[in-house]
Amino acid sequence: MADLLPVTVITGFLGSGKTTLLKRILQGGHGYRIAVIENEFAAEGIDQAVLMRQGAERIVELNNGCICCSVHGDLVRALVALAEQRASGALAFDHVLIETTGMAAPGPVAQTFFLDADVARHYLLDAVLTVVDARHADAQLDRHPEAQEQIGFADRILLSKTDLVGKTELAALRRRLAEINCRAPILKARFGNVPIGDIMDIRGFNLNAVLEWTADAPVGDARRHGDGVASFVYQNARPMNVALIEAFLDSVVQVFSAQMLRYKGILHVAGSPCRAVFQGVHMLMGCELGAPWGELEYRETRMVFIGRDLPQAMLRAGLDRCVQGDDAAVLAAART
Ligand SMILES: Nc1nc2c(ncn2[C@@H]2O[C@H](COP(=O)(O)OP(=O)(O)OP(=O)(O)O)[C@@H](O)[C@H]2O)c(=O)[nH]1
Repeated sequence: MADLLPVTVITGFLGSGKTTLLKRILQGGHGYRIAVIENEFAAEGIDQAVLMRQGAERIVELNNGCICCSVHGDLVRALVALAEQRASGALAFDHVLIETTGMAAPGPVAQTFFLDADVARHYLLDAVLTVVDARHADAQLDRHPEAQEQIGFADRILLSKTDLVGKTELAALRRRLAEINCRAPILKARFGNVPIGDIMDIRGFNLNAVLEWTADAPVGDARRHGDGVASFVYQNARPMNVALIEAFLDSVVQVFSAQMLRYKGILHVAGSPCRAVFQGVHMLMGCELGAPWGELEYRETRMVFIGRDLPQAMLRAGLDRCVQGDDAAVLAAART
């Protein structure tokens, strides 16, 4: 585990400022040695020489399609080849940045790090960073489900072009983004300018990552601007039965996994001195023991669900039935 190489995925709609952010990170002076995988639709690609001059250890371009679909195999091969070159001493890097196309769905890219054994042997998905064009995001979100999913998937939302909008417009956009994804901090990134510590080594997919949501977020309510992708928080102070939760969520993902972008939780498990922590990406779910509760700490289960047209009422009702002592009810619910 300690030897796994962290990978940061930079996503965001067309023209949002992904390459600008990438260049800014490469210029860094932060000590990271970075290999870059660039995915462009067309063969025009980016200026490799410029990025190399700016400090990239290696640039791999995947230009014949989108890594979430048509060139997914190329992504796997590129990652494995980079790891081999590093192992042989031909390359020296300690972090990989992947820039997706503006239309990419981050889900399949993220799943690669859990599902592909060759990739999982070498790499750890650190975080998905989603760049959002503050000037054009509203229109993009209205028209493009891809833009909503990119935000739903984010561990950090980075606002570019804040110099082009007023305070009121920016505040409204922040609220909309927080409704789509109440878990990801929203940071300003004018021309890619964001503190490196806020975006690298976040461990957003780590089971033990701190569970937090933004202050703007409507906790427990997925009010919408008509966005299909939204998030909600589930909280319950009664001790839960973890086996029932697993059985319930297993049954839910059988039907809704395509809609469930990311979900994450800390569970207050009956009789356990420790938190249980779990998270999922579409159909992939993991759960393990977390840190012990403090003696006087308030114990409660908190879960965040982010997805498209989530069956919120059903999820809430099902989870309510997973409290300790309600086995028969929830197993019946899981079967229906
Ligand atoms: N005013 C302003 N312009 C920005 C900012 N960030 C990026 N831009 C500009 O936005 C344009 C698009 O930026 P890119 O970094 O190429 O965007 P991208 O997401 O990589 O674009 P695609 O790969 O085509 O999807 C460029 O002209 C940038 O200079 C910002 O914070 N403010």
